[in-house]
Amino acid sequence: MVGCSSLRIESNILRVSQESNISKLKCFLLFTSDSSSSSEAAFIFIHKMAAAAVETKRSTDDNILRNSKYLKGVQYLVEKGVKQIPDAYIQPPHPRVNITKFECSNEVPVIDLAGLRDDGRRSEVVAEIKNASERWGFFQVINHGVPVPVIERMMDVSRRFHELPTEEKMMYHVADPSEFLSRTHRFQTIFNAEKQTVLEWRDSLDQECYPPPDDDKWLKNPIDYRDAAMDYSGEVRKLAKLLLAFMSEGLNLSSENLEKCLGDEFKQTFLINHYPPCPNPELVLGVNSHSDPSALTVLLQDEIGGLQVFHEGNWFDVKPLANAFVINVGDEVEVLSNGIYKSVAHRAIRRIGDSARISIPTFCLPSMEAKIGPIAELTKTNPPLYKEHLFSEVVSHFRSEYYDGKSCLDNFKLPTKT
Ligand SMILES: O=C(O)CCC(=O)C(=O)O
Ligand SMILES: [Fe+2]
Repeated sequence: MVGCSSLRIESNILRVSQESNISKLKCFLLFTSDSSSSSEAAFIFIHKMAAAAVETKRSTDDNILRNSKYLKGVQYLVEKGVKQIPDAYIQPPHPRVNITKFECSNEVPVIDLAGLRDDGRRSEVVAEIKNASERWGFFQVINHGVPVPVIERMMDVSRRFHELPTEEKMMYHVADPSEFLSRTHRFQTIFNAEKQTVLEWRDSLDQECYPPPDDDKWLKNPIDYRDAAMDYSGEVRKLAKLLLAFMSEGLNLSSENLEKCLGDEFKQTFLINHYPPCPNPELVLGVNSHSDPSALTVLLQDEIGGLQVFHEGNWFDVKPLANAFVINVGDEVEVLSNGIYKSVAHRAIRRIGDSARISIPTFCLPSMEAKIGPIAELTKTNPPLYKEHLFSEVVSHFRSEYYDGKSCLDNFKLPTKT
């Protein structure tokens, strides 16, 4: 029976791909993927054929991508009433979400920061953070001290920014990557138009917030954006400092050690990611698998969900918890800790029926001239795993490549003796 059904599928696929009609192939693919009777072999075969056909189409579409008819972003497509996503957004089968597999889980550690004045509680929290940073590279914090009204106001201005007319958001769009660093904020719809072969189903606002830009260098609309973002960033900074201190203590270092390694005063930027509803969520990724090139990331997400973390060979959902922050170890803390704390791959998916989602990751970054390498105390018993580098080198790698699945950290790994 299996052979029979795969033969039937094969001849249909060939017919459809001969016609070179990708839309029909996609519909067929969707239909067959949902069918519980399709064998796994046939399923893989279909995916391979579909990928090959989409790949061929894509290479002819390359110029379209470069000329970027998609520059206005995905919210624009949604407002235009797109019924089926353009091929440029279709992920090849391998990183796509397997809708037949249940990926939900509560297991990403949740750490309660309440009662820290009590010494016993502090050492408990340090141990929990150390454990989560070693095993998962991710955890959530609750009772973190950031006032709820500050969080709510930030979410509110963020939504209102992405609801602005496309023409207005496009005023903040910067096409030339060499200009990125000189801008305090940018509307971003394609991460890397040169290197990226598949687009992500998200629009973002990229905002520098520490050192704080001059008053005239902020968005004027929403009118309360600057105040909300400044308050929010100040609170997140306090939390990030506390977490860096705990992470430092978890490595048996002084509380200030990790933060000091980031330079005089660590830099801070945030993204306001907006993932509109998607007509074919199973074919896209909101954000491709990546690790953050930051020291530490502090992320706020709304109630929709979609963030997933790669852990022990599987993707796990980071379940939205009201007013919690999701914390992840960035690449540079992995280097400083000589690989004890892990900077882990994560991605954002979309699910059927999802409404628009907002996430706001704040990236705590070393200063450009900070020299980042394994901390000396941590290389006494284990040899250094990474070479020392300037943070500016990380920035140029990250900007010039597109790291889907691979890590920017690979550039700095030292060969290990076997
Ligand atoms: O939206 C999310 O939950 C993840 C976003 C993310 O990982 C990023 O922007 O670096
Ligand atoms: Fe990330």
